[in-house]
Amino acid sequence: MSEINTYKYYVGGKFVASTSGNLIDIDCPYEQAIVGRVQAISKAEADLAIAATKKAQKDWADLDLFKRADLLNKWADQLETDAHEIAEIIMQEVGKTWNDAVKEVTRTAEFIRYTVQEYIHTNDTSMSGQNYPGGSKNKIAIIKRIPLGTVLAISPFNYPVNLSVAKIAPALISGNAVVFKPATQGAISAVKIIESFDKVGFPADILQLLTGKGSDIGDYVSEHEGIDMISFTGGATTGRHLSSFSTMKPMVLELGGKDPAIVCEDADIDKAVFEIMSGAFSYSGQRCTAIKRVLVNEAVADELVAKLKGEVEKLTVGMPIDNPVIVPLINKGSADYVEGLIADAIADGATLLAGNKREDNLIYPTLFDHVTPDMRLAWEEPFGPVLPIIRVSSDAQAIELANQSEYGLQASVFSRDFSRAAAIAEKIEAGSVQINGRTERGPDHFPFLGVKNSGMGVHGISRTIDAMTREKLLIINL
Ligand SMILES: NC(=O)C1=CN([C@@H]2O[C@H](COP(=O)(O)OP(=O)(O)OC[C@H]3O[C@@H](n4cnc5c(N)ncnc54)[C@H](OP(=O)(O)O)[C@@H]3O)[C@@H](O)[C@H]2O)C=CC1
Ligand SMILES: O=C(O)[C@H](O)COP(=O)(O)O
Repeated sequence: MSEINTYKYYVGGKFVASTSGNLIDIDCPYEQAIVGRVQAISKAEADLAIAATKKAQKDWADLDLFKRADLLNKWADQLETDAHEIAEIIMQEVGKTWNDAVKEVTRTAEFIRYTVQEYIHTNDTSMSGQNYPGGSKNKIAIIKRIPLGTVLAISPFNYPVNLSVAKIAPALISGNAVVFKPATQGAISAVKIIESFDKVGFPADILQLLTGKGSDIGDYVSEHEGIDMISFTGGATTGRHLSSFSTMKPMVLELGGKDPAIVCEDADIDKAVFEIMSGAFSYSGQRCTAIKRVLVNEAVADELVAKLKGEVEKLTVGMPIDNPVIVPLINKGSADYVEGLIADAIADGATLLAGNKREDNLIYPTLFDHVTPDMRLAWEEPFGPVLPIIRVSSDAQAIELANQSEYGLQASVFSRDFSRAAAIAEKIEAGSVQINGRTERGPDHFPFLGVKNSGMGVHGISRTIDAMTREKLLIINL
């Protein structure tokens, strides 16, 4: 990382420097180094970029579907060709391990290919008037799905490639144009995937990459009259803020979570321990779907706690290039926040079993037993490697605590009795409940959604296409 590169934003099919002259330094999360600099574009540049998508979108939607499909498939191939170059930047910019960074790029290429196939196999439908009382068989509706126009894709830092393309690919295949506003810490990864995009010959202005801080241009582009739909993934505070002023703009929000793992007394404890460990600690817990609290029946709590403690102590900790489980957090603010949650839990009387050690942004994996509902750690999302265990006396109490959260993304239930697990799952307020498995988003064609402060609307390939298109009826009167 000796020479500091300056990256341009992408508009009109070209990489250009902002006339604002303002650059943003992107600091590496795990060493004292600047990964690169990105453009802080002006509002006037955002205006021009958004306006230019209007004509481009109409031409793009008119293009043969198989030409759109071909370009997207070529982009998938190009991402694989460029995978190591992109992964290098993901690692340096967001501190993901090398192996996970490479996986993120290959997962993204597969995502694009599946999205193309999904759309190709979606057909117009029809309805006949005769199926309604008094209706006529001479009235026939052909129901098409048409693009909404220009989709604003706003992505978070933790999957800077996958969660960006999870918006871009469904938007493009269904005939929309895209304005892509990546997380600032993640913006160089965004530039890299758009470099791959640029190589395969998409028409100009069908995708504009606008870099700049959300606090400077976020509100402006989100309320822009040229934006027809917003697809957002990020924190609940930002998501709620966007939804407060996005009058009559369709919007899908994927937000944070406080996913519980409920462990019943008849659970396979070794299986539960395995799933909880990978669910809670991979990428240092910086996943919206990470397991962020354990609600264990007191009859098996001692056994579960002892086994979890043993596994936490074995977790590998270090720098991303060495592929440990625990890596430094995204920035100092994040590490300070997690450290504060740990300090409060100790002060409030939780039992510290492992961790509570910090070196710069690196927080060692931390495990607490006897966390109680009056502690912040029982409710707040750390986005870091700290796991609270809360002991419960019954399934009913586990359900009650699970549902008292402001969040409702996913939950896991561990029990050998499927009917019992299903009965608990039925009562949990969350988008998905995993039985005997860790909380996770994939496979990427499953619907993915959160309730309460965890989101609005549904993602997952076919659902994202639905959210970015609308029905239009052609009614034939014979
Ligand atoms: N449910 C899900 O699928 C997922 C949820 N998340 C959640 O995201 C959070 C972590 O991601 P993080 O990147 O820190 O989230 P943030 O909410 O801080 O940022 C998300 C995106 O919103 C942008 N943004 C910030 N302010 C505005 C604004 N006023 N208008 C428009 N855009 C804005 C950010 O830009 P900038 O970076 O420039 O500030 C970034 O691109 C966690 O809470 C996590 O749970 C993460 C991944 C998946
Ligand atoms: O941002 C996140 O955390 C992801 O949506 C989670 O994806 P994963 O469960 O596949 O890691």
